[in-house]
Amino acid sequence: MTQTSTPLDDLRREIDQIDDAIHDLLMRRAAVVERIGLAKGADGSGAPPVFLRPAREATILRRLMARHAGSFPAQAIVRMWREMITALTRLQGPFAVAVYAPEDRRGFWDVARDHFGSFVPMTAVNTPAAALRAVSEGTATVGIVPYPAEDDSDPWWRFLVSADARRPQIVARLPFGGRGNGRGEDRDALAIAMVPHEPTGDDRTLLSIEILGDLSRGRLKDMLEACGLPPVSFCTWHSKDAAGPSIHLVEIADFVDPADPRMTALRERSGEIPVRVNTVGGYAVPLQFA
Ligand SMILES: C=C(O[C@@H]1C=C(C(=O)O)C=C[C@H]1O)C(=O)O
Repeated sequence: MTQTSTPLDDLRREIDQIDDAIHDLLMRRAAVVERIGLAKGADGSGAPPVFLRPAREATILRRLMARHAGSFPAQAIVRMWREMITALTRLQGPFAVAVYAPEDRRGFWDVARDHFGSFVPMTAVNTPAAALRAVSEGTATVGIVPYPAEDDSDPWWRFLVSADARRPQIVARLPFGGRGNGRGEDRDALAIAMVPHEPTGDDRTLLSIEILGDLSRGRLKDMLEACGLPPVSFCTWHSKDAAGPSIHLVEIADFVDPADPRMTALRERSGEIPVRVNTVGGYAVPLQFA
């Protein structure tokens, strides 16, 4: 007896062919990423290669979202790519994540898992400082900490204030592709890593401005604007020692490199006030979904 093929069988056969094509392309992509990993390892600098490139990752997803059409949910595409990108970054070298997720506040765990995938080695730590320490000491590639809050009297970000080029920096803001069904915390998180802040065309930069003496936020804002550094938010930490410094963490609505002439202008303009200014990284502005 010959079996007739139904329309359902035909459609499923088509799905099998599509799956094979997708799978072939994924395997091909993995092989190319391995070659990229080798190229990074052979940059001749002698320094241990850093494989993660958050700016490139953001650019890939923005480009795909711009060409996306049809009924496939765009946010699901982002999730799939996020799983793939970290899986392939791990082909290039060790990769681990330390997440600020104490027992009673697990929310950032889901945010980190959505971004770095379900199979990346991930450890929960009880303080943001422990996440930063894990990155500085090399036990984690990425640390996940809360997006800075104004009312934090002991902010983690003051530990990033340093002019040392080999220091952890802010490299991404999470969630990048929307919050989905993640539990808890509706606050955003920042990712910290030993990777330079690179431009994507739509970026924010965080500057640390260390001040000895008096400078009102209003005056600081005027100074920043006059130097072409539009501030979008401020957090301030005052040292307990009255004679100690105050540090402002200022978010700028642009990509700013440590060598940016606007940084020099800011240092010059702040002339009479003893001020130390550094970039502490930044991030590609996350995707917006209607
Ligand atoms: C492949 C690279 O390495 C990593 C993996 C990426 C990917 O899978 O596309 C993108 C950026 C990097 O985090 C790269 O730097 O291009």
